[in-house]
Amino acid sequence: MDKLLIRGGRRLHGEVIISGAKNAALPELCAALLTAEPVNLHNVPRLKDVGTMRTLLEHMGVVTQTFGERGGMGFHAADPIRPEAPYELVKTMRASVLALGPLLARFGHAKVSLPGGCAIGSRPVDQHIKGLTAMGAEIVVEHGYMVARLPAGRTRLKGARIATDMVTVTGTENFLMAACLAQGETLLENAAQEPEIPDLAEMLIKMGAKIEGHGSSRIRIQGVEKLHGCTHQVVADRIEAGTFLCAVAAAGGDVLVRHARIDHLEAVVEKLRDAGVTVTVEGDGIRVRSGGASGLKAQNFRTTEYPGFPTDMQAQFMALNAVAQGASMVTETIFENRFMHVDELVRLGANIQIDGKVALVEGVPQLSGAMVMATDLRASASLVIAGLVAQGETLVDRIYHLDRGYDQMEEKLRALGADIERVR
Ligand SMILES: CC(=O)N[C@H]1[C@@H](OP(=O)(O)OP(=O)(O)OC[C@H]2O[C@@H](n3ccc(=O)[nH]c3=O)[C@H](O)[C@@H]2O)O[C@H](CO)[C@@H](O)[C@@H]1O
Ligand SMILES: C=C(OP(=O)(O)O)C(=O)O
Repeated sequence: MDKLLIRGGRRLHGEVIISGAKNAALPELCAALLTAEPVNLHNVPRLKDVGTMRTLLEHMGVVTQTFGERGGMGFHAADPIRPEAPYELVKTMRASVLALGPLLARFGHAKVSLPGGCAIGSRPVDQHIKGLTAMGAEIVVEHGYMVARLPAGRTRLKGARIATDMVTVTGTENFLMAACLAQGETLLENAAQEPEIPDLAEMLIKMGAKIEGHGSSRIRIQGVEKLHGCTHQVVADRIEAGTFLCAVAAAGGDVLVRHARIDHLEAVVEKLRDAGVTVTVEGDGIRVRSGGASGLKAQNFRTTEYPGFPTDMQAQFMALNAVAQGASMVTETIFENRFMHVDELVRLGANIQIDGKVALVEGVPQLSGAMVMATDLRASASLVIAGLVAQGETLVDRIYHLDRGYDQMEEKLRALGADIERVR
């Protein structure tokens, strides 16, 4: 099993190019199921999750190809398509649930495995089922699968008003895709506003969908009978960008994070600036300058839905707080069990205590390298950041979690001057 070996203490300098967003690419791959015409995506990140989604689509009968050097991927979901997502593929990636809406909307039936538990919390799909049921689907859970179909005599979903109990990102995406082919108007209230959603909506509009209000909490969709093919560029990954901002802030240095969009990272950038990091917009990205964590002031923050502080940046910013000056309070409000990185940071010498949804972090002047284990995607990134500042060698095990969602992270860090290598 691959591990990352990091020798801490190097500052980071130079430029890094941010890849396309995992959380935009995954729904956008599923959107290709909505049409029998070819769909071409650019800037698709090279990630394990993208590979898994591609395999899932191929399992259904979608013809896929890669092209060019800048993440070009083509998808052709011409009939016949088998509208099924088996457990073996779904179990490693929750985003497979995003196949449900498009399959149901285009074929009138679908069978998608329930995603199962996950290291960061239980992650139910009740809202997905509730919303699609409101659009006229009949969904039963049988043998671990969501089996969905339209009632006899119906060939299309029907528009509906859907107000979810909480803001759900993939839920909003599933309803958005399904509503494009439904009969009549769908109104999504309490919709998620994460930048990946307007990016998906822009792609759907290129396919002929009629959508208004994307990027706000109220999205209105007029269903159309058919969608056509399109070419679309996946938006830059704000979480990958935020991870590099935190890495430079902690390790110290001066890096231009290219393709990063500051308007997608306002909550994180505000905290970095309050901590004492210099963050400016430059050219096609964000420049970050830091004298290293010891000169920074730890920050309290609380994760919330976009545009609030993203839960997907909580672990990485906590690594920074662990070596900054002073005490801080980190509150996780989105997922019930997203502090798995804390024990591992403590193994590196961090002083952190958990009290329910809150982690109390007391900054320490120095971490010391150790063997640590990654437990989920962002926990892995947090341990890498901690390894960059720790004294001596840090060996991060189970980095298959990191490979799910970061495109060549160690190569990118090495190009910035980090001493990091992949070992068996
Ligand atoms: C592939 C993808 O885009 N993943 C992102 C997406 O996950 P995902 O879309 O799975 O997360 P949600 O926004 O749906 O989850 C938000 C909260 O709602 C709860 N919930 C959600 C749906 C449901 O049917 N029932 C329910 O109870 C969840 O357990 C969680 O507590 O948004 C999360 C929150 O920004 C991010 O951390 C993930 O990186
Ligand atoms: C939790 C995440 O992803 P997923 O929803 O794919 O598990 C993440 O990207 O941090």
